[in-house]
Formats: sequence, C-alpha cells, structure tokens
Amino acid sequence: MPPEGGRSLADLLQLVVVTLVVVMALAVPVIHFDVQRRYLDGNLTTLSLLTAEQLMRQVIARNPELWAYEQGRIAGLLRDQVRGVAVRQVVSSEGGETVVEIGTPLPAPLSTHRQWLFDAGRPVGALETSASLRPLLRDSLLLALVLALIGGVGVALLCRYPLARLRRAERDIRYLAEHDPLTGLLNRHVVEALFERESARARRHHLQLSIVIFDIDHFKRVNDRHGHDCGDRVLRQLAGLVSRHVRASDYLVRWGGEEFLILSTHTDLAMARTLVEKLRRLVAAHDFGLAQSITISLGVCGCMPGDGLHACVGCADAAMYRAKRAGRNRWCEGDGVDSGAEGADA
Ligand SMILES: Nc1nc2c(ncn2[C@@H]2O[C@H](COP(=O)(O)OP(=O)(O)OP(=O)(O)O)[C@@H](O)[C@H]2O)c(=O)[nH]1
Repeated sequence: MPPEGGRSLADLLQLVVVTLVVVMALAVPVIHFDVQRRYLDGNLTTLSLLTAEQLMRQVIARNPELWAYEQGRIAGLLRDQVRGVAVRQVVSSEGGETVVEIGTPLPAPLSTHRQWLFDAGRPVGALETSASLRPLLRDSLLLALVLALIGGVGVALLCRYPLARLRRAERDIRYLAEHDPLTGLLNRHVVEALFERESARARRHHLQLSIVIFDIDHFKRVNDRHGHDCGDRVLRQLAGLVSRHVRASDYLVRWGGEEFLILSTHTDLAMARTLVEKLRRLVAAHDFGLAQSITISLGVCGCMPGDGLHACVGCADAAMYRAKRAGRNRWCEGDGVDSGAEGADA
C-alpha cells in the first residue's frame, strides 16, 4: 500500500476533542474554586434540613419563656439573624439553657461560635454555630475525581494524536525504504531479509526456492525513440503485468533500472522453467501501446539448501546474460543447475 497523504477527518476531530478537553481541564479548577468560595461565603443553609427559625419554633414550643421570638426577637437575637441559618442539631438542654448548633456564614470552615440567648437579661440558651467541612470535602473529592478523569482522558488523547502521526510517518518511511517509487514493487534492499526468511522456511519444510532475473530487451531504444516518460510507463505496465501473473507467495522486486527479480517460493526448477516461459510469452504478446513490441530475457536458478542470496542471484544473472547473448526474448538456466536448457520462440 502506498503511503497515505494529507490530514484525515479523524485527525481533525481528534484535535477538536483534545482542545475541548484542555479547555474543560482548565475550567474545572476555576469551578472548584468558585464552589469553595460559595461554601466559605456561607451558603451552608442550603445543606440543612431545618433552619434556625424552624428549630427555634420547636424550642419555643417546649420553652414558652422564649416568648420574645413571637415578637420578632428570640431572647435578644433578632429574627432576621436566625432566619435562613442552617441548624445542625440541638446540642443540649439543661437548667433552662437550650443550646442549638447551627451552621452559619463563617470566615473559616472549622471555626465554632456560640451566642447566648437572653430573656429580659436572663440567659435562657445559646446558639452554637459551626461550619462543617464535610460537604466541602465531599464535593472537593468529587471534583478532584472529575478533574483526574478529564486530565487522564486529555493526556491520553494528547499523547494519542502525535503518536498516531508518528506511527503513520514511521509506516510511510518504511514503505518508501522498501518500495520502488516508480513501480510500487519491492526494491532490492528488502531482498536479503526476504531470502533469509524464505530459505530458512524452505529448509525447515523441505521446500524448493527459485530465483528469476529478467531484463527488458533493448530498453534504451524505447527511451531514445519514445522518451523517458514513455520508458517509465513501460516499466510500470510491465511491473503490473508480471505481478498479476505470479503467485501471491512470490516476491516481485525491481532489482534496478529495467531489471527485475522474482523470489519464487515453493518452486522447484521444473516449476520455475514453466514460470519463466509463461512470463516471456506474456510480455512478448502484451500491447504496451508502442509501435514496437517489448520483450524480456530471463535467467532462472533453482536454489539449493544452504545457497546464499548472492550465489543464487549471481547464477540467475549469469543465465540472463547468456539469454541476452543468445539473441534475447528467451530464458536460460543458471550454470550451477543445468547449463544446457533454454527457451525461446522459434
Ligand atoms: N525510463 C526509464 N529508463 C530507465 C530507468 N532505469 C534504467 N533505464 C534505462 O534503461 C536503459 C538500459 O539500457 P542498457 O543497459 O543499454 O540495456 P538495453 O538497452 O535494455 O539493452 P539490453 O539489456 O542489452 O537488451 C538505459 O537507457 C537506462 O537509461 C527508469 O527508471 N526509467
């Protein structure tokens, strides 16, 4: 597959999501701070079930001497001072003193404040106010959790974006390093590794391996007569044609210039002979859109277990040059295998 170009829609969406997450991650501490401020400003009333006023009504019902409340005053405390203030619990009620604990706006969350209630100069009770940190802590923990989650997702996405681009770039670089840009075939740099792998597999499973090298005949004339661009087109057409007629298990490689190599796996010499003859006929019969026909000369070598790449390629290359010398549009076998065999049209 050739490298993909341009930035995909997925990349763009990912960028938008990452931006949103970053904005949210920045907004959360601001929201957190605002919530804290509201707690400290004394919105504890919203957390209580009873207001001081409601509780004081009950206290007064049990302690009728607190009559002043009905007149807008609870033993020296103005009604407005207790209305809406959160009540937590009645702390104690002893000797005529009723102590109630209420929540109230306080500068510091843990401070406690007690205010005595008087009836005609006589102390009848006290209002004890304290702010609770529990709701603040609970909400802070919740916010911290949300923050951590958002932060985690954000970091994961932030890392994912450059990592995906890096992986794509790595894939593109690997493709360019292993393929010929003109034909899209594998290039000669990968052959060594392929040969190592396939010959090891062949040895292990007692399979045969063959190498074919072929070269366009008089290709210089094509360039000279029709131009270099036309020569390039012929190379691409030839690569496409041959790759459609070799097995999926064969590797077709642009060996260099107008020369190609086939590493044919699971193929003994007899099968390779059939292959090269098939290719020779195929190319000779193909219409490349030129006034002249295009032919190829091929050399084939059946590799023996333990044969190295250079020995096999050298054997196939020498056979191919013998085919050239013998008149082109033909194939020869490598010297090491059988110097006599060759094929060509009569
Ligand atoms: N258009 C094009 N031409 C190439 C490319 N690579 C090599 N060639 C040309 O292939 C030609 C090879 O010429 P020669 O080595 O003389 O071989 P030939 O003309 O094919 O003759 P024989 O191989 O002896 O049949 C040269 O003209 C090179 O410029 C390529 O990528 N594109």
